[in-house]
Amino acid sequence: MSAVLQLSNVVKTYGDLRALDGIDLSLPDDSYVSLLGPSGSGKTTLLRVIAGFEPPEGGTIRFSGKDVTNTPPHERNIGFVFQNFALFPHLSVYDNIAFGLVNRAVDPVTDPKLVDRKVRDMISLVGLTGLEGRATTQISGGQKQRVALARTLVTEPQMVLLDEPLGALDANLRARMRSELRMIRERCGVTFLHVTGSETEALAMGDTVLVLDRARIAQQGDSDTIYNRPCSPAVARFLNCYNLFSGKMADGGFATAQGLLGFQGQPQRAADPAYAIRYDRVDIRPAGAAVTGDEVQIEGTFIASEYTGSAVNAFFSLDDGKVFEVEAHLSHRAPENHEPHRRYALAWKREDALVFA
Ligand SMILES: Nc1ncnc2c1ncn2[C@@H]1O[C@H](COP(=O)(O)OP(=O)(O)OP(=O)(O)O)[C@@H](O)[C@H]1O
Repeated sequence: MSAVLQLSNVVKTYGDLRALDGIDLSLPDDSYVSLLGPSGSGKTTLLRVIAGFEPPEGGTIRFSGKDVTNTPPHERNIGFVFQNFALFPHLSVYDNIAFGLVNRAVDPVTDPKLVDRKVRDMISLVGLTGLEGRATTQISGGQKQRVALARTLVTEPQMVLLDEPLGALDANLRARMRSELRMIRERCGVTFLHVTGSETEALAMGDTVLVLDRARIAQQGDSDTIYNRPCSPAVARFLNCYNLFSGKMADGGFATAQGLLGFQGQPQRAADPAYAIRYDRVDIRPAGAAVTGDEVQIEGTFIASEYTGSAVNAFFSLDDGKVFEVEAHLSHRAPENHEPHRRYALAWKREDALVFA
């Protein structure tokens, strides 16, 4: 697949702060890319630099093979969808969508018939047929999201940047709009770069997931790779599905406050050593239960559990006060009741552990 966007060593500073610290990335054409990162990691800054709203202090940005580092935003042919939608409240759905087409700086469409055809095609593509005449103050959050997207897509950008596009929607609608956005993107065939602070959203939506950590790209890969093989403790922590133990490599395992924890294979290289085990790889057993040679076992005191519909998340307190989480998928096993304040054995297979050293 060819690359639509390539950044090499892009640096953006605000005073003494490096908001982007040498970003290298290459995004495939015709794909959905999620950009995930903790608050303040530089996600919005990266979008703004790609769009051309902020000039970088260093590095180059190539778009469709062309150097656009110093090209003004309206000449880049990159669309931007803002979190708050930024619709014109005094214009109808139809006129909001037509606005960008008629008023764009480069190559505005002036033939009313052509405008009408393009706007109506777009209204149908995003599923707004019937609402053309409504004011944007008289439609729902999900419909506003579609108007914002349609207004960008109608200008036929080669790529669309979306800054937390689902952030203003309630949880139910957000889940529904995930698949809608993916479908709309597939129909128009351009690359979407979607910023989110939610790991579940990033993994569910992205063909490619980029993880930004402290102004740098920490990892780029498909969802499966990011989820199952995070390349650093920081990425694993941010995915919110791994228990992490700090410690160091020792004879026969990884030494932690919980004792020596076994693992298989070679550790991954990382600046901050850690041992990671996924929440859903752990088995809860009675305290003192027997372990096999290929398992690791520690003990903890049950605190509480949380029912999420498809899974139960159980929380245990370890002897050093650390909270350890176990996720039991209800499609795999029936829900179990655990007794508060009681000790349990927490066991997992050595081969399921990830070690960074
Ligand atoms: N205009 C600005 N002037 C000064 N500092 C800024 C400016 N914009 C962003 N920053 C700083 O740059 C860093 C990255 O900010 P950015 O908004 O890109 O992060 P983010 O990952 O999008 O965060 P969030 O998820 O909270 O929106 C932060 O430390 C922020 O305070």
